[in-house]
Amino acid sequence: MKYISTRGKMEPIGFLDAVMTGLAPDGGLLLPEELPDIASRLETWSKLSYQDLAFEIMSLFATDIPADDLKILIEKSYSTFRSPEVAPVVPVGELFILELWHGPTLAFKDVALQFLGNLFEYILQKRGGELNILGATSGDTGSAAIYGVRGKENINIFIMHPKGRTSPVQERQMTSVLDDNVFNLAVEGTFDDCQHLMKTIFADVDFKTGHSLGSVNSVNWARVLAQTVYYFYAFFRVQERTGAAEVRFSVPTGNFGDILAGYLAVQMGLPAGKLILATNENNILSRFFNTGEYSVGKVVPTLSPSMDIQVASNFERYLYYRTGKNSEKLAEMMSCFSQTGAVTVEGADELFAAGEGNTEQTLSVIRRYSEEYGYTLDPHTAVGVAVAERFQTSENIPTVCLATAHPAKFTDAIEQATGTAAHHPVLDALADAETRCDTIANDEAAVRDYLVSKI
Ligand SMILES: Cc1ncc(COP(=O)(O)O)c(C=O)c1O
Ligand SMILES: N[C@@H](CCOP(=O)(O)O)C(=O)O
Repeated sequence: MKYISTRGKMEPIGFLDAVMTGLAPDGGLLLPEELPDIASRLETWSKLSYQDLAFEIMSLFATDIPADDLKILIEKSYSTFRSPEVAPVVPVGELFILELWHGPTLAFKDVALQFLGNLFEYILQKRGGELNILGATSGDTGSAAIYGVRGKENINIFIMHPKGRTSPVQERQMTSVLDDNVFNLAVEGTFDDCQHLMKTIFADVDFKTGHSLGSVNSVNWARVLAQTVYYFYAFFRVQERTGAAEVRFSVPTGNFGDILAGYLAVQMGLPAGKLILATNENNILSRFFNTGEYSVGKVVPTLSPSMDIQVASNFERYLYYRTGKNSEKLAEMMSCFSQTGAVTVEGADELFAAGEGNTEQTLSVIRRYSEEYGYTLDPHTAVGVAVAERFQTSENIPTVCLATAHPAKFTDAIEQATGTAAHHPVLDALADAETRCDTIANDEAAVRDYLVSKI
């Protein structure tokens, strides 16, 4: 399998090179040249464990990793999860909740970042050299990436988060990791600023290759690939219980990485009749799927801070497919967006339904699920549930809501909704932990200087 850039100005490369490349040198994002059609294999795969299913799917894409090595990487990556199922599916009320938060940092990001951390280590052991990761986070990618690579040889990780805009627990999870190879930067700005700094620095190809920079964000194709697995896994679990021939997925969305994985899974043959895209008040994506206009607004802080994003990185990958894989047209659209802050696409994509779950709705859903079902939703998941409920039909098609984080990461919101704080022993243990973090201006030169001084 070879990988190309959405912007079309890169020679195709193999999987391992794609993982190390992160952002394409032409500024685009990497995608496989072709997506495999796996519809005919679904029945055979339906009873596989999470790890075995991950192996079957990933081996179609990671064709330059020997099968035995890939199996070991997958086993190792999911051995750190607190649920033997990795991603259990739980019926709650009318919905199915896909719990993606059983990994080390209690967020769905662990599913891909435990794997990516091990993959980086594997590649460096094979090829030699070093890696300096530069990442941007609105809260969860940061700690999952840090836990994925902490203490690993020849890897440094620099994570930028928007100062004061993550939940206090998320911040502590990142800054309490004191390993020598971990650097936390609190940027005076929004997540969009952090992501922009990261992409601008990656776009300087000489600087990027000269300092062996790599990406842990969903810029990295391996992130998206690992996230496709749980859509299939959830479909099989729901099919077992209900006999359904198809399901719908509701996905709380910010950077469009998680739902892009679902979109790609559908292109590969996943029987999902609808992808329900849910945003908080930072609703650029739900507006797009309802109006065709992708126009940037001001980031507002919400109860679901990890989705306080306006410029969704992976939207470019989706637009590539929406333009019929027309790199030239896509590049024009991206340039129009970066110059004017808006771009319009004609026609609708019937696969998607989209809506916004605002603060009041988020709190009310958390309260109701707690009272009626004794189940605590984190505020991001609650946004997905609020929007999913709006699109419930009488057709009897089951809906799977992706539960993207453990509620204890956002205990203030839970307390506001239910009157009781949410806890998890792993997070409680961090309460008085020593922390380390440097504050930095929203300034590309300052970030570059910082990197150079630490590498
Ligand atoms: C808890 C949580 N839910 C949902 C999302 C949104 O996912 P994505 O950015 O892939 O759309 C994020 C951030 O990525 C998150 O951390
Ligand atoms: N919500 C994310 C934002 C970064 O998204 P990514 O999927 O591109 O890493 C976060 O928690 O940091």
